[in-house]
This record gives sequence, structure tokens and C-alpha cells, in this order.
Amino acid sequence: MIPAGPLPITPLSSPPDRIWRVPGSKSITNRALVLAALADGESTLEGVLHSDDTRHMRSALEALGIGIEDAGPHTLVVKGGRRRLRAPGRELFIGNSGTTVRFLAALACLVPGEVVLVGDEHMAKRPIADLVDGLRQLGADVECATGCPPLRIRGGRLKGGTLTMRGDRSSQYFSAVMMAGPFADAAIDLRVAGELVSRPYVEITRRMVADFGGRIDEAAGGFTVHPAAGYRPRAYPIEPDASSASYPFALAAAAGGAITVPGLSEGALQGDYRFVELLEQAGARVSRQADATTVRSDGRLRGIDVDMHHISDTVMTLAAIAPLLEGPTTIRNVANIRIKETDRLAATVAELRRLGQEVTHGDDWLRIEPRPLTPALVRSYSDHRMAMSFAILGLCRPGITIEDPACVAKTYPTFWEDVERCRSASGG
Ligand SMILES: O=C(O)C1=C[C@@H](OP(=O)(O)O)[C@@H](O)[C@H](O)C1
Ligand SMILES: C=C(OP(=O)(O)O)C(=O)O
Repeated sequence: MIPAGPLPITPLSSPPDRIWRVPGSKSITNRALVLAALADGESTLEGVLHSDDTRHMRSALEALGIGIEDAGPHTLVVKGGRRRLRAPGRELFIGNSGTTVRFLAALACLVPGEVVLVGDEHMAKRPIADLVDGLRQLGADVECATGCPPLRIRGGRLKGGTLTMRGDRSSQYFSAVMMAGPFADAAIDLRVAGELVSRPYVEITRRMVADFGGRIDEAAGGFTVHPAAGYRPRAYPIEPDASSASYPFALAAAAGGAITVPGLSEGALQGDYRFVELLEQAGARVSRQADATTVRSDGRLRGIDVDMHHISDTVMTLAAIAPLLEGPTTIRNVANIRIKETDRLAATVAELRRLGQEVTHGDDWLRIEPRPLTPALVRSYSDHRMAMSFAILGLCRPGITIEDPACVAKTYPTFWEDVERCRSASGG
């Protein structure tokens, strides 16, 4: 059960020393659903995340003609194939799920007929014009009045050829083209204008497309998406979510103590696993086992100066524990966090200042000088990561109340249960 209304966070009464299991990866679940939907036959996805973002993806794919059945608490059987795709006859609601709207915008180009993708009021502010323009370069018929969702796509085929998109807004535009692209009439020469943000997510996509039988090569200035006869259905294991794991890892580091997250280690597909390296730089000890990672600390950490361009979903996790570190913490090169669930740079700065911290910032950076914490109601901006990040601070120090605990449902609906489990295992 997700608590309703403002939630005061009681600090742990002793340092945590426990195992904390996080649910499956949102990024891998939503890619696996798309790839399995396009694979001819039955795929079994294990370790699936059930959350708002993956539910939106699932119900949209079902409305497009794909069969999806539960075969266990975290197992889905997907009956896919391009030939199953049909126009849904109603608008598809995608909430505020960036992966869902971007991945489906490209997939919808393969659907014979009209697909309309509609989000909530936050999604209506998230840019998608670069992807729309990119899909038009492949001959797609896409309407998008404001440069943000909703989108209307009249699909059937993608013609292949050269497609250039700017790389600094969202890697999801590239992942979207990479997953639908093998079904184009010819190879796609996918070019990146400028630097590509969130690069590790594109690597997840390339790897997963290959796992389902497609091929994407790196090429001068971008990538070549090769045409494929189709994707191969298969059994697919989904890793725990590395962005969700940043919360227990940060808690172990900031509170002192030890937390082990099973299922994530050195070979993790997800770039956000590298968040543990920042904790290491701050003075925590990280031990990477065969199939688990443990973060330990004595609770005395120093501030760090870091570039988080490629792991920006964990910016708020670091920023929220920065008040507990010795010396300033500087986070650089994160302009694209301004176009996520909310303007995360402005939101983080505002909430840290509300908590009495000295914060300076520019368009793509922020710097936090720790000051004594002022108790406060921390606003959530309907952003799951704002709520979860500042909850970690509240588990370390008194006086933090989270305005909207329910917004964690986007990617981690069992977050508060896991917090309580940690408290009971810690004797708090
Ligand atoms: O491809 C993905 O699964 C994601 C890519 C990232 O977005 P951007 O590429 O927009 O930075 C990340 O923030 C998001 O949570 C998930
Ligand atoms: C940015 C995020 O999600 P998305 O872009 O998939 O909505 C996130 O989960 O932090």
C-alpha cells in the first residue's frame, strides 16, 4: 500500500545492516516488452517491473493487438509479431512515461492505421519534436501540434535511409528508432548531431536488439540499424533496477552501515549501476560480488565534484545526501534533467534551499554547500525520484516530510514497504 498525503519520515534508529531487494528495471522491462511484441511468437519475460510506466507500455501494446499474459508474479508471456499489430481504435494513454511514448512513437510507424498517444499534464511539457522530425525523415506521417505529446501517427511502413537527430535532449529518441528500425524497408543510417546524452541507455538498446536477433553497428557519426527478417522470440531475464538501487546504496553510504542489493554487479547492463563509483569517491566502500553489490560506510563521507551526464537519473539521489557530506558537492553536465518528469534541476535546488542548504547553479550544474538542516515539507513535483531521494535524507536526519509519497508508483511502487522492511531489520 502506498501511503497517501504528506509522509513524515522517521530516521532509522540504528545504522542499516541488511539485504535490500529492488524490483526489475523499468528501462529493460519496457524494451523487452517492445522487442517481444515485435518478435514472431512467444517470449517469456522474467523479473518484470510492475509500475505505472510498465503498465502504460503493456496496456498500449495489448490495445495494438499484442497478447500479454501474467505467468507468475514477475513473469509475462508476450505473444508478438509485426503481423499482429493493428490500429487500436482509441487513444493510448501513456501517463508521464518517457520510454513508453518515445518507444511507441517509432513502433506506431509500423502499425497499419492511426495511433494516437496521449500523456498527462506533465508529459504535455516533455519535448518529442526531434523524434517526430526524425521519424518524418524515414517517411512517417506524424502529427504533433506543440512539439510535445499528444502525437497522431498514421503508420504502416518506415522507408529506411538517413536520419539525423540532435543527441543532447534524450537518448530515448535513438533507442526508439533502433528498436523499430530493423523493420524498415532498408538500413537506417542513424546520425547523432552533437553529443549523445545518456549513452549507456543506447548501449542497453543495442545489446537487447541483438539479444532478440537484430543488429545495430556503430558507424561514423552514429549508428547503422540493419534490416532484420524479424525478431526471434525468447526467454528474457530482467535485471533489478539500478536507478532504484541508488536509494539503498545512498542510504548505506550516508547513514553508515551496510546494504547489499542482490542481482546487480559489475556486469550490469544498466549505466546507473555506476552510481556506486560516486559513493566510493565520497569515501564509501563497495564490494562487488558475483551477483550482488554491498555498500558500506562509517557515515563520514566527503563532498565530490562529478560529471553525471550519462547517469542523470541518480542526480537527485546524490544531491539529497549532499547535506550530510563534508564539504561541497558539485554535479556537472546535467542540462537534460530540466526536461524530465519536471525541471529536476530547479526542483532539486528549490528543495535543498528549503532545507537550509546553500546552493548555487547554472543551466547544467548545481553545487551544494552543506549547512545545518532546517526541517521542511519537501515538495515532490509529481516526480518519483524527488520523493525517493529526499526520503533517504529523512532516514538519516529528523525533520523531513515528503509531500506526495504516491508518486513513487511510476517506477518503484513498493518503495515505502522496502523502507519499512529496512527499518525493522535495522531495529528502528
Ligand atoms: O532509455 C531509457 O530507458 C531511459 C533513458 C534516460 O532518459 P534520457 O535519454 O531522456 O536522458 C533515463 O533518464 C530514463 O529514465 C530511462
Ligand atoms: C526520466 C525518467 O523516466 P522517463 O523518461 O522514462 O519518463 C526517470 O525514470 O527518471
